[in-house]
Amino acid sequence: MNAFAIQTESLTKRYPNGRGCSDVTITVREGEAFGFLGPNGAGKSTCVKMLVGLIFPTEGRASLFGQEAGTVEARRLIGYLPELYRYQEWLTGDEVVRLHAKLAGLGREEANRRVPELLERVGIGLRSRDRVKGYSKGMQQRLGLACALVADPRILFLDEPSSAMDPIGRSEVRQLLHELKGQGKTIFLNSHLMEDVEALCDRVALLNNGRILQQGRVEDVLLQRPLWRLRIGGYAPPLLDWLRAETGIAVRESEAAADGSAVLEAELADEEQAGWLHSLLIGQGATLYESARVRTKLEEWFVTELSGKSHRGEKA
Ligand SMILES: Nc1ncnc2c1ncn2[C@@H]1O[C@H](COP(=O)(O)OP(=O)(O)OP(=O)(O)O)[C@@H](O)[C@H]1O
Repeated sequence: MNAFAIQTESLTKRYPNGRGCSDVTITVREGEAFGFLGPNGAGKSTCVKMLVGLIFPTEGRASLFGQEAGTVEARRLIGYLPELYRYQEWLTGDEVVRLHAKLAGLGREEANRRVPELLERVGIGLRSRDRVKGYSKGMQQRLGLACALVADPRILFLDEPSSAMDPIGRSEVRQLLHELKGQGKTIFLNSHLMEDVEALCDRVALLNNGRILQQGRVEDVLLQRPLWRLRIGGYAPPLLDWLRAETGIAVRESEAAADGSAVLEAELADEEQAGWLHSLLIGQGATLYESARVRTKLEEWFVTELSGKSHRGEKA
């Protein structure tokens, strides 16, 4: 089957209050980790709920490996950790995961093997016989991860999977997600933790006011700013004035040391222009130690893309 793991076409949900999301078109390939980003109220959870079949689109369509989202066939392919999880307080952690195993159609033998293994893997093995009532929020989120993974799904939808966890828990979840990706799982991740998204995801989409503002490969997004950093020797400030006058390129001194070494930052259109700048510098007697395009942080990209734009999180 060469269908995309996830495919949506103009996916739209309009709640009676007029909010929701509009015209969301994305594709996610099998084995990819896709970061679905946006400020509070952007429409991320609404889209995920349509993909997992909890709510239905007003317009547009979504499919998982070619199966229409919401159908039994599509649901069989997925594991889902919702943003607002709540498990039966009167059951033990072990019983909750077994219940999910049963609902997913796992046999007793398979559940006997898989459930304890998973509870251990998400870090609540020692507390698995305790009732959920006594679990902290972080432990309940770990339990939710075990439930999402119990049927060994091909696609994982994770809505803020470590939002309730302490830094140790977050790092454990990060490691778990990397392992799952290594096993070929497709991961659809809603998260406000940009560092985690940057480390895990192949591609991202940025949603605002229910619409996709931008999407693309993380690498491309991080290299969007046309900024280059050059470390050179044999530098003196008049060189900068000469460069500006000669080329019209916006270039500035970022660091300069008494030994004549310096770091310059230049806004360049492309690699060709970088090559030209290198040769000019060398022609002026400078030594070029290093030159590289500046990689933005995903968080910086997120903030820059949304700056000056209104978003629903600003309103009550
Ligand atoms: N059941 C609902 N009925 C009416 N409006 C809703 C409903 N669920 C969400 N909304 C509204 O739809 C918009 C999108 O909400 P959604 O929960 O999808 O955003 P989100 O991007 O997941 O936000 P967050 O990052 O805060 O979780 C918001 O304006 C929200 O208030």
